Order: sequence, then structure tokens, then C-alpha cells
Amino acid sequence: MNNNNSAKKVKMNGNGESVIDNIRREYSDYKGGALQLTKDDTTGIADICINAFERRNALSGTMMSQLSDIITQLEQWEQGKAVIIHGSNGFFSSGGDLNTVRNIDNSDGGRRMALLMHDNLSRLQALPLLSVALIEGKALGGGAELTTACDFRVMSREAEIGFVHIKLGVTTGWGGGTRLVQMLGPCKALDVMMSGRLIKAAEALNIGLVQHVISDCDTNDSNCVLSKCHEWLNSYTRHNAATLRAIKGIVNSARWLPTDEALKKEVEYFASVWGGPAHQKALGSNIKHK
Ligand SMILES: C[C@@H](C(=O)O)C(=O)SCCNC(=O)CCNC(=O)[C@H](O)C(C)(C)COP(=O)(O)OP(=O)(O)OC[C@H]1O[C@@H](n2cnc3c(N)ncnc32)[C@H](O)[C@@H]1OP(=O)(O)O
Repeated sequence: MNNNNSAKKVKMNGNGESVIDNIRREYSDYKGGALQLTKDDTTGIADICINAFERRNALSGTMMSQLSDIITQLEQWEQGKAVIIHGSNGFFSSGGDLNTVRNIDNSDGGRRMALLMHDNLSRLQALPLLSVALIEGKALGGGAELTTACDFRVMSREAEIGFVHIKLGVTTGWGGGTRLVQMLGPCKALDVMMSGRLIKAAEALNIGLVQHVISDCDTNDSNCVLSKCHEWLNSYTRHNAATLRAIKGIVNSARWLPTDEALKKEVEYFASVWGGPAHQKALGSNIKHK
């Protein structure tokens, strides 16, 4: 299910092109970097790597447009159980690429970027699979907001996350402010956004911004961090895809729908897996929960 009337459903421009498609076309001119998607149909786990290390994995316009395509692929990936989003070379992302940002530094330009990234991140959050932001190095500005659209955030011991927008004289522009309030409550969200400070892993875990800290890898050993993240994720992805996807659907419904509608959806998600292959297999075994 998608949670929002994204701009592409709400507004079309004169030549029948959606507003979002129009922005994506404009943004493909802002070059730099790439996002790489790999999907493993056997494990059901995908990986998105943010690849622009020369600019600390900042997202250029092209990359924002690419993110839209990648999310569409994941929306259509029926074997999907989870997706891990991480940055190249042990650095998550320093947010919007300031070279792109300098080309759109007026109110309408900002609004168009916000429309595209709100559509991207709302669809990312609505994906029928678990999403994990694996944070090494720093997640700053829009990079920090990108992590809030994932179901879970996992940090390496030395990593930091900073909603630094206020230091640039701006607010969150990719939906991260709203999601921070939903995650942390208004008081802690205000503290995080109005201070603009860099939050270390231990504090992030303590305030509930992050769900797991990987502390048993050597500094800068990104391969170790990624494999530990997969190990952590396995406690969820070892279960069957249909039930995982149904549970994510129930959570999404409760996030965005009125309670009575969310409960109706829950009945349907329940019915969709009850009596299914995983249920039958469990009923046919000597069930013992340890
Ligand atoms: C969407 C928007 C929003 O607010 O909603 C945003 O996210 S605005 C963006 C919010 N993000 C920021 O304000 C991050 C600003 N940058 C920094 O704080 C720093 O660069 C760090 C990201 C902590 C990296 O520091 P470190 O000392 O490791 O390296 P450095 O500063 O020499 O940066 C390495 C190279 O990456 C570039 N670089 C770093 N961040 C960039 C960015 N967001 N856009 C474009 N280029 C960037 C630097 O200019 C430099 O390129 P050269 O070697 O060629 O000089």
C-alpha cells in the first residue's frame, strides 16, 4: 500500500506529465555519483549503495531521480524481504549535493526538490519489506532524513547522525522532521533538529533513534560492518517472505490510516497468510518455541 497522495497522483502539468516526472527529468541534468541496487532473489535481501564518495556520498539531482526508479523496482520485487541502504567507503551520506542545491536555491526550487524527495521517501517507507539504514561515518542533513524513512537504523560504533539543517538556515526538506516526531516524540525531535548537533551511536541508541549499534568490528572495516548488519537482520529475514510482508503492511496501515481502517486491513493481511504454506508447515510440525 502506498501511504500518500504523492504529487504524481495529485498534480499533472499541461502536457500530461506528472509533476514528479517533470522534476525527475529536470534533476537528471544535475550529474554526479550513482545509486547501485543489487537484489538477491534467493535471500530476498536487496542492497542500495550510495556511491559518490568524492562528495561524501551526497545525493546529486541525478541520484535523487535514480532513487525513484530503484524504489519502483523494489515495489515490484515480490520475493523481497529486506533492503539495506548504506554509503560507499564507510560513509553514509552528507545529504543533498551542495552543487545541485546551489542550482535550486530559491523557494520554488526547494519546493520541487522537497516534492521529489517526499515522494521518494514516503514510497521507501511504504515498501512491503523491511528497510534498514546502515550508518557508518556520518549521516547529515538529507542523509539523516533518508535514514528516517527506513524501518530500522543500524550504526557502527564511531558513526554520527546530524540533522544539521538549522546550521544552513533551513528546515528538514525530505520529510525527516515529521518522521522524527513520530519516532521520538515532539520534545526530543525539537532537541535533535534545533540543536543541529552530531549524535553519536550510543546516544542515538539511547534515545531510540537507532535500533542497533555494531561495536565488534575494527574501525573502517566496512565489510565486517555490512556482514554484522546482515547477521542482525537475519533474526527477521529467516522467516518467510509472505508473512514478513504482511506484518509490514499491518504496520504501514497503522502508521497512516485511521484505526478502524487499519484494523480492517489487518484482517485482510491476516487472512492472506492464514492457511498458507508457512502456516501449514508449522501446523504439521512439533511446534516448540525456545
Ligand atoms: C538536502 C539538503 C537539506 O538540508 O535538506 C541537504 O542535505 S544540504 C547538505 C547538508 N550537508 C552538509 O552540510 C555537509 C557539509 N559537509 C561537511 O560537513 C563535511 O564535508 C563532511 C561531510 C563532514 C566531510 O568532512 P571531511 O573532513 O571528511 O571531508 P571534506 O569536508 O574535505 O569533504 C570531502 C569532499 O566532499 C565534499 N562534500 C562533502 N559534503 C558535500 C555535500 N553535501 N555536497 C557536495 N560536496 C560535499 C567536500 O566539498 C569535499 O570536496 P572537495 O575536496 O572537492 O572540496
